[in-house]
Amino acid sequence: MSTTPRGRSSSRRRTGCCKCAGGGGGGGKPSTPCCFNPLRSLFRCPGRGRGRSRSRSHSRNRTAPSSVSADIATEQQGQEPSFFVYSMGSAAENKKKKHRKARLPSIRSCFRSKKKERKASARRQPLTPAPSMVTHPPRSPPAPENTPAVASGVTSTQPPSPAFTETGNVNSPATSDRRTAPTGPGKQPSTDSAWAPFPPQRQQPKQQVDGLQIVEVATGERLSAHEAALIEMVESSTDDSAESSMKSSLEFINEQSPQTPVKRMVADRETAVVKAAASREAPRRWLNGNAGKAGTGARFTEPLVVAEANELWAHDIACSRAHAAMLADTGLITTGDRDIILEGLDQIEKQIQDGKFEWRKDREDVHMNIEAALIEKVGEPAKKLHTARSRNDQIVTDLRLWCRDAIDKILIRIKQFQVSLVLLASKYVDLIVPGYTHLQRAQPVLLPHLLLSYVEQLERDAGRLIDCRERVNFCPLGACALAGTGLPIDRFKTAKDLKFTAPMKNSIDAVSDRDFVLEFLAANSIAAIHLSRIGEEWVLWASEEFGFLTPSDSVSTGSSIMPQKKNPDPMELVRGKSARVVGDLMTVLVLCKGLPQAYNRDLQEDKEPLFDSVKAILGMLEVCSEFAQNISFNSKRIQSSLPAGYLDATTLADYLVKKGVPFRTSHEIVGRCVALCVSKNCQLTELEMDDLKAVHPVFEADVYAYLGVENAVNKFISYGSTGSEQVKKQLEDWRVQLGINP
Ligand SMILES: N/C(=N\CCC[C@H](N)C(=O)O)N[C@@H](CC(=O)O)C(=O)O
Repeated sequence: MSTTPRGRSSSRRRTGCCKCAGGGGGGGKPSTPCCFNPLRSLFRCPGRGRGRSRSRSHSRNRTAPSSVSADIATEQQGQEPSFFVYSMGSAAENKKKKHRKARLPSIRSCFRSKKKERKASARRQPLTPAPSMVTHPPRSPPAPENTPAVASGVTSTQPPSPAFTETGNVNSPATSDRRTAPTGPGKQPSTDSAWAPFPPQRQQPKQQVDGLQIVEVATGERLSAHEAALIEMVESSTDDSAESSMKSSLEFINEQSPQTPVKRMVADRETAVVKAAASREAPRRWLNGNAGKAGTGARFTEPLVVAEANELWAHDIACSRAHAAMLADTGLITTGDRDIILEGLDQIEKQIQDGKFEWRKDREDVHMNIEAALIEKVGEPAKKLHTARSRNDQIVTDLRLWCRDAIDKILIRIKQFQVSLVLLASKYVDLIVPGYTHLQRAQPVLLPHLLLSYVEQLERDAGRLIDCRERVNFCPLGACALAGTGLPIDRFKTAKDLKFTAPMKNSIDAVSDRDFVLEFLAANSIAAIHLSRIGEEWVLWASEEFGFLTPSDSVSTGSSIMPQKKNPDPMELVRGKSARVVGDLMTVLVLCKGLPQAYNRDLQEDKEPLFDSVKAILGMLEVCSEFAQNISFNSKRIQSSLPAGYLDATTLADYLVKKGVPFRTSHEIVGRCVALCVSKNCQLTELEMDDLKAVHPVFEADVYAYLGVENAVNKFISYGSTGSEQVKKQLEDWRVQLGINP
């Protein structure tokens, strides 16, 4: 079976069906494509092609003798086959395949087949560059007709591009590099001012418009120049499988919805050709300003500018102040310019505080907004502020400052909750409650002991945040874009002024990593899980079945339909909010996992989960404190429930150990005592001495000092146990530690 360069079988090409898992068309029958969107089916259907080539390579691997015998052995033994064996063919099939030599294709053979393909394609048609890639390669300066007028640095809607001077001339080395054709083996020197990744060869306007039209129509979206270029390139490729799959996707769409504009536009091809050709302007939906102008809606960043600015402006201004001061100290700007900048920053700060600052979406982010506003306010000196600075080091410095503050806020809330718990525990010093394991009654514990267990957990949560804060507190400012600067800046001064421990040592690391965000979110997640567990326990205890605690009306809600109900909503919400805190951590983990070193725009996405996590955890802690201050434990109900479950059985076993009985034996003896109680329907403490002696002669009259939950609790003496002496001591220690006055 021959494979196309994209790894799909030629038979697949003939049918033109998507055979991925989502397609549901097994057995070689034409099926519903899994990818409704032809753009996706063209480029990256998660199931198609890849799945096929995987199963191909699997079947090869699985023909390895050891795997085959494993399969057969499993079948013979009639056991559940392992996951590994499941993906293999039947035993009979495998027997047949056994004769084939199992091996992966060698590197050389890969090259050989590539060579064959190249020969074949040379006979047919050379790979033709997409026209839009020729005229407008990705990352190249836009075509003149699409180039927005370059405004002065003051009013530019984007960071001043290094490609243009204020007079609009192109002078950036990076730009001229891009415009210089790559030279060297196999590379053609460019004669054109716009460098193209492939030398222009032959354009195929008709075919190109077909593909674009199909995709645009099918997705209902206008394609960006880059997407269009990719499609055009595929179209011009000799790999006809791409074309056939696109056509089959189109057929599918036409079959499915004959009344949709898709069909009409496909029929009305000539009109569509004109429309598609006229709509080449890239909407740049990811930029607020340009998206706004194009009228397509700011798809990615619209909500962020203001949200991000609301959180980060104070830190951004603090960084700018420190940076300006350092620039003056090192002689990079004059003290006069510094003072003008600082004055301008004061005014902006006031404006923001008064709610009079306009956050402009077309200025992309908080840094550009503040800098552009500063330039508008104070003019030329403000243009010097970005000396030896980049948004890459700015944003991460802002974020580190933000995290530092956020950690401090969370630490305060943790302490508040701890205080609430200790005060609650102090109200019920002697209240014994059933202790549970597996949610089954286990041993009696003092309620303060249980409440202090939450306090301990919270203390570790705080400790994790404090540890994290230590690592957060290093200053990236001055790392610039990634490489530092050739200007004589003083990073130690800015670090000190911003109360960081020290500047970060490696400029690439400084702008690259968000491990401090991850660590922070991980610490938050653990805290959130703790709070969620408390939430679960209190919700359970508030139920009729337990009836151990009653929340006051102020922290309960009613039901819209059941008049009698009193719901412990706040703690349910705490339990629920923990999901988003953990989700926020997952988001940033996955966000970071594929990033090459230094700044990547993906990192803009770290803010929403970071802010969300902090907002959630602060809210959860606040709600927990409030709930703790507004609940009462139902002592009578709890006490009346204590006889159930033989909570003193383990204490009785300890009594026997004290009498010299090995623990395993005492365990068995107490088991027989409990069985006796069950048969007599009584408590251990209600057994007569004769009953006990009948079970084992070792029992003496002093046994009754161990029976009953009060006695049992008092017998606990180990460090950290639920014994009242221990608990009272711990409670006192916590009161001192948290500064709670007697
Ligand atoms: N675009 C950019 N950084 C944006 C960082 C701020 C962004 N709003 C964020 O939140 O991450 N990096 C440019 C440099 C710059 O604009 O300063 C680059 O490395 O090419």
